[in-house]
Amino acid sequence: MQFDGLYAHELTVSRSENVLLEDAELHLAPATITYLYGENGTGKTSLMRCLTGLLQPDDGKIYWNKKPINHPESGYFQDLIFLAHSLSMKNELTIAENLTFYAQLRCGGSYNNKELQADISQVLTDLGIGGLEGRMFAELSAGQQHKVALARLMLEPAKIWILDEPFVNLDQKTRGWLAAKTLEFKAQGGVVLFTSHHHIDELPVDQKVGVEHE
Ligand SMILES: Nc1ncnc2c1ncn2[C@@H]1O[C@H](COP(=O)(O)OP(=O)(O)OP(=O)(O)O)[C@@H](O)[C@H]1O
Repeated sequence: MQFDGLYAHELTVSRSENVLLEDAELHLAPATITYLYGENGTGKTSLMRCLTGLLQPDDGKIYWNKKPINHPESGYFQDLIFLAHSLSMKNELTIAENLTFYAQLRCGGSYNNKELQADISQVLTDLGIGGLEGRMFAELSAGQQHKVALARLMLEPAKIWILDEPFVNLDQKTRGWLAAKTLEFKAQGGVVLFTSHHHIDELPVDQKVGVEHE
């Protein structure tokens, strides 16, 4: 297809016989930030699950840099970081172990472990949770857990971030940090899609996409 970045063409998505999207078009161009909004239950998460390959749409195609996302040469799943609402962290691992697991997985194990541990400590310090590397994930507060998930964005190379409510549970300082890092990622050519139930003052967006009930 003719677009760089992520392009969903004639996408139809339904759940429990409710049609959430019908023949929808969505283009997330390189170096852009898209805000996905809509009331509870309208289908934001379902759309994100389609865009991350977790949910098969009823119809339509999704392309990454002109290749279907499932095409072996698209490189999509190597380029993508998806931060789901569930955070996808293991309760029985420490913070450092969780972050090490994801970073090494993405880099095929090639991240120098000493450097990685130093980078993890630096990001956690930047996020105001320095020194908690050895704590079990399950022992953290909701906000601290959320910050650990955000740390992945700084530790793993990627070209597209799909973020489900990334600003929820965050203090003002961390909201500012995340907005600044998102703008830096965009400046490097990154593609960003995020959801939020509230307008985020700190983050200017290039595109707003509403998912609404008819
Ligand atoms: N696993 C599922 N099986 C069946 N129906 C589902 C499933 N997940 C979601 N739905 C239904 O699909 C619709 C859209 O849900 P979805 O989670 O995509 O909405 P959302 O816009 O992300 O909502 P919220 O803002 O509350 O997170 C809802 O009516 C929901 O009940």
